[in-house]
Amino acid sequence: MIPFQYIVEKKQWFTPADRVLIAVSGGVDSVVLLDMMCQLPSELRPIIGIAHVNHQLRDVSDVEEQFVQALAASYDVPCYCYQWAEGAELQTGIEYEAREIRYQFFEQVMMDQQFNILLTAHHQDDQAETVLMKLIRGGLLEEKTGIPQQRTFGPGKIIRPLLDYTKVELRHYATEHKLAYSEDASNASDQFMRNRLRHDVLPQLQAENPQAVNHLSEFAQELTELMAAYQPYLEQLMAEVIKVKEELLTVDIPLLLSHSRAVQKLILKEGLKILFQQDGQFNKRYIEETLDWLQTSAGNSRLDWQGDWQCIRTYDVLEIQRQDQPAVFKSTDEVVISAINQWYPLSPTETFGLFKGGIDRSELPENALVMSIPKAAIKLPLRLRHRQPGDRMTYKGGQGTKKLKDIFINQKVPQAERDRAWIVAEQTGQIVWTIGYKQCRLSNDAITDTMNYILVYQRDYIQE
Ligand SMILES: Nc1ncnc2c1ncn2[C@@H]1O[C@H](COP(=O)(O)OP(=O)(O)OP(=O)(O)O)[C@@H](O)[C@H]1O
Repeated sequence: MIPFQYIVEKKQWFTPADRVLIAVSGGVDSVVLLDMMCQLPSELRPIIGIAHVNHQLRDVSDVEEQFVQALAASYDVPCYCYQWAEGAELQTGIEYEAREIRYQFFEQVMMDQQFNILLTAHHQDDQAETVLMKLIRGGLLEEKTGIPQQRTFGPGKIIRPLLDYTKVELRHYATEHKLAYSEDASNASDQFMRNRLRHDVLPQLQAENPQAVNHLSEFAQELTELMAAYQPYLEQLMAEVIKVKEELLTVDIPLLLSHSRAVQKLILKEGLKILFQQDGQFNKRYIEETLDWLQTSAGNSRLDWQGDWQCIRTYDVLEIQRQDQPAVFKSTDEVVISAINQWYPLSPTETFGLFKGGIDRSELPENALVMSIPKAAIKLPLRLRHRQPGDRMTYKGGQGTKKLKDIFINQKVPQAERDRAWIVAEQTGQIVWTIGYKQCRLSNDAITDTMNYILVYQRDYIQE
């Protein structure tokens, strides 16, 4: 076991002038931390205080509080206790609430008593459990760094000096130094995921390799270091490629695409993290989806994410913003339809949706134009765009393909209407529908056939 004094000297977390508050629950970890801190030689030892929260959740809570107070007296350090009266009445969410209350109290004591550092007794097993939980729950890679050894907190910072020790080492220390401590009852129950990992999963992993806990915490440490190493590089790239202003993310597309796919993903992810700060988590799938679309789209086009956000490409510039931003409701030249059963706005007055067959016609908007086509005949995504020179399509009742221009001429469509008409192309580029004018040969009338896709276009003429 590495001597605590050695770690303190190396990390230089505090000086004798610092005022350090130690969170002591009375369990073995925090009792050991308190002892280690009090045993430091005077040239390393800061001014120490203890904070304890009596959650009143168990019969022994009061006994524990008395125990912590007696412990403080034995080391001759001040002890600040808080009795949480409401704890006894709470039925659900106790863990979360109790934790919130604890940290609020710690912060209050730090401010009132001029402490600048808070210590908690999290150790290597806590770290391994945290990493495992985060890996199991999913999320962003950078969230898998586990418990940070230090971060800002209240009027100063919080430090976890025991992250280098395993629970076994701490128990060993307690036995060796004849330290008394109490057992935490909530840890004995398998009610929470953390406890299940602690009691079932981690022991099995350790049976495979006794160093498993150590390796999980090493993983968190190395990931933290790796991220710290690439952070300045990433920040520089971000400054060149991306701008985030309030709820608008602007991207320089050629610059973004000039980097490797891995770097493109990092840049976009960082940008989205800033953009979504207030809006909770974004879906990681957006990153891949957006990059794929940027590779294949050109000119003016738009991609709608499921949810409230959309990407608008205007040649070399990508803007990501909320769908209800008025500025985006201009008619763009291309909209990619990748999701089923969802409406996509095409302009302020037009919407388009791709639905599964079998729908009831009465569920469709009254004035909608509808086309039905066998699912097997088209590949998604669909692209909605306006006409381009050389466009041809097959059509119902016709032979081979026909120039779109001739279709318009035959139907005497005015020039302005030709420019504004929407053309639906499937993934291979084949035109399946010139909306309002012609459907491709494979289309049929069977809306109720579940083997079909139903394409629906709606235009609100009244608002125009
Ligand atoms: N009732 C308490 N009074 C004072 N300190 C406590 C108390 N409970 C926990 N602590 C401190 O917090 C540390 C971690 O305890 P535990 O893992 O139970 O809590 P946590 O704060 O919920 O952890 P996390 O931050 O990982 O959610 C303990 O080692 C101790 O330093």
